[in-house]
Amino acid sequence: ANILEGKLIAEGMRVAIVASRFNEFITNKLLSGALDVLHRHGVADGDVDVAWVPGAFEIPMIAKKLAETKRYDAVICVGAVIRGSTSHYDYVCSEVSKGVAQAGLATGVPVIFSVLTTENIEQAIERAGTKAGNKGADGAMAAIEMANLLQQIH
Ligand SMILES: O=c1[nH]c(NC[C@H](O)[C@H](O)[C@H](O)CO)c([N+](=O)[O-])c(=O)[nH]1
Repeated sequence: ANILEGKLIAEGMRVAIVASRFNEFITNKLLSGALDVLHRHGVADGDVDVAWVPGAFEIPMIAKKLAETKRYDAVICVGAVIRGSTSHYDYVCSEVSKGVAQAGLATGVPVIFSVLTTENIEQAIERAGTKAGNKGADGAMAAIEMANLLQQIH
């Protein structure tokens, strides 16, 4: 069978990252994790655009707008929704995840979901560059793989 799978080759890729400012202590770590992976896989610094939004709820709109420009091979969304401080946690989480998925499907551009949805700050810290890794870095890897896979399909 012919196997189609993305290689982790990122030279020449253009990437947008949408980062939410709410819980910036966490989201900044996710952003730097993503930037580190992109740069170490050969993405030029000038080929990465970072858009800041107020909170995770605003991520989908900007992610879709950036994807619609067709200027990027992938859009990575980083944020942190923490139940401890969110009365409407479930609503924010479901709207953000649905919105990010829709942005990708509507545009055909990989829109990567690296938004932490955790019960508490400790869990968020674990996933932002400590013992559970860095979800921003993981998202950058997924972005590289998806962009490369799509190049094989188009
Ligand atoms: O990104 C987040 N936004 C949060 N709220 C703001 C929301 O994303 C919007 O910015 C706001 O509702 C204005 O639209 C959060 N809490 O409410 O706790 C949160 O934990 N994370």
